[in-house]
Amino acid sequence: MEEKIDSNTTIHIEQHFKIIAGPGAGKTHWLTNHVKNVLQNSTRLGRTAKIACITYTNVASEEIRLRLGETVGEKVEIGTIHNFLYKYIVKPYGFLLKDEEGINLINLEKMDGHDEHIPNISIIKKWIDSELGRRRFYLLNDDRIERFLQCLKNFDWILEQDDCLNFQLRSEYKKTASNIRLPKLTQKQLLTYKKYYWNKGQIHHEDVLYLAYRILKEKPSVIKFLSYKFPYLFIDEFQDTNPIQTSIVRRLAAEKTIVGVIGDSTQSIYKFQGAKREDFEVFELNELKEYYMPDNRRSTNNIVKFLQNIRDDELVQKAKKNREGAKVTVLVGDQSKALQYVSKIDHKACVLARNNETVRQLKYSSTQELGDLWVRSRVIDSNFQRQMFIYYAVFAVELIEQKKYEEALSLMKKIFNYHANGSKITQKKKRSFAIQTIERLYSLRNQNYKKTLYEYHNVTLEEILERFDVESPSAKITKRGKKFFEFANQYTYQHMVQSLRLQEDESLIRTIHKAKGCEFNTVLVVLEKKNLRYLFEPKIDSIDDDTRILYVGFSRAKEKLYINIPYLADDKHSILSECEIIDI
Ligand SMILES: Nc1ncnc2c1ncn2[C@@H]1O[C@H](COP(=O)(O)OP(=O)(O)OP(=O)(O)O)[C@@H](O)[C@H]1O
Repeated sequence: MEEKIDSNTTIHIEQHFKIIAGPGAGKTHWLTNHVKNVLQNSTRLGRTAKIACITYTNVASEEIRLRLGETVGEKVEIGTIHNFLYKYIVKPYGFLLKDEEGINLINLEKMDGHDEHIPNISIIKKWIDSELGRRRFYLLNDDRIERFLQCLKNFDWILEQDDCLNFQLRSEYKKTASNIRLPKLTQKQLLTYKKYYWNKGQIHHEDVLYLAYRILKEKPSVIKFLSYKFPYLFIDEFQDTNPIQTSIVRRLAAEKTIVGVIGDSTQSIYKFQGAKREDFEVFELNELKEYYMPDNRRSTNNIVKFLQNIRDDELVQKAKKNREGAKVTVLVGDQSKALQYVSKIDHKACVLARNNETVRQLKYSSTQELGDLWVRSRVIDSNFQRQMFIYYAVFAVELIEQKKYEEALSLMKKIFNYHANGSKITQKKKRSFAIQTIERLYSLRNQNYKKTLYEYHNVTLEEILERFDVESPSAKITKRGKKFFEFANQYTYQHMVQSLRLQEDESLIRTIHKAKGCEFNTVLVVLEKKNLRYLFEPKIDSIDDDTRILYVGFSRAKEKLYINIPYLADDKHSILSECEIIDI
């Protein structure tokens, strides 16, 4: 039987728990208090033991770190599951994984963090040549290459019934695969593709779960060390857990770790990445205690009532603020007009849409072509090192602007590998070179804005590197690579920054997925025609995430919620009966 609590309730700290609570219930608030409670009262946090506090995004980690304040110290590890598994399993125990010939699966000397999967054209060429046969080079034709790269990036690791991990192409890319006549790739071929990267010490984001899982499966004693190190493991947003993560969590709970999971299955929106909300719904552990939080502390009565009409399960939310607030407003008409309408009312309004494409249109209708500039530059320029070099240099400086110093340094460090005499650069030196480079580039930021990429790369970066005794990590851009030469002269540093911003998640116009866990006074949710049926006939428990995605979007609003729809048919008024409807 679930016990009712609110976001200030303290619970017993030595028992597994599961908390079910709707949007704005105060889950994050509660989790922060619970961590403080454990820090104060636990007798199991000796000198080296810590609390692991896992969130879904880096933004959420920052939020919790901020809320915990000074108390965090050395005793709490806050981060995403990928960061946690990388730091405590893959990095220290990666040496245990061997290939069929007994050679290390990962090049540990070169391994330095985990990154987004950016397909490397020269690796792909080698891989196609050896695994698929030369005649498959048609996949690299100009008009296919981008779609081919998209497919490669969208293979996920899936945990099968027999406890094996296999690759699976995300369902929304199946059509793309068939359009480019992607040959059926075997598990072995895909694994070989990954090994090329691992050999260079490059670990992709999605590989972290795979590698951690394999380490634990092949060397079960590692779980004992981990459990000893982390007597407490708390995971927020557990409705978007995936089976690999769930399995690792269960193993820890079977040792000495007290596990607490928090979530709301009506906010599960990551099925496309392999999330399984049923894992949260049926999650059970020995003597696990279940709780629920019925309040919504975020939104006004009108918004909570509107949300409740979409959510038809047994959790009935009550608005804790108990303030009527403005009616939910439906703006019928053009997207850009809706944007203008809401911006006039609140210039800090957050604008949310389901698809990247709509976000892109809303953001930069005039500079839309910039959105995929980075992808295009990678396709045109086969020199991967150079691509990464430019990318890291631009990105690191932008991160400094956002005060994300450590992230900036870790990117910049990647460009320093060898001294001019061929010897490896030590970690300490890398850090020192990276700091000096960032300082210099940051001071030149305004000047660099108008420079073409050609000038930025060949002159500015070279000049900076000359100050150190290092091997230049990147070949100069020359006329020989005609296409990239033209590209680098056409686009400026500023274009690349704008393109980066489009990918950024902190702007006020973003996808609903990127707003998870956040809240704003005013929210405008822009619905495309194809989303309308999930508004008019919501199916919160469907296997597909569509209704839940809209629900997450709507529930980010504290004070005012606007919904933009392109048109409104006469027979579709029922769910909107309490809303104000305005033709714009
Ligand atoms: N006990 C409390 N006292 C004051 N404010 C609170 C309390 N609990 C929560 N809040 C406030 O209510 C709002 C929602 O809380 P929080 O972000 O923790 O909710 P959540 O359950 O994590 O939401 P979601 O699942 O929608 O992301 C926040 O503004 C938070 O500061």
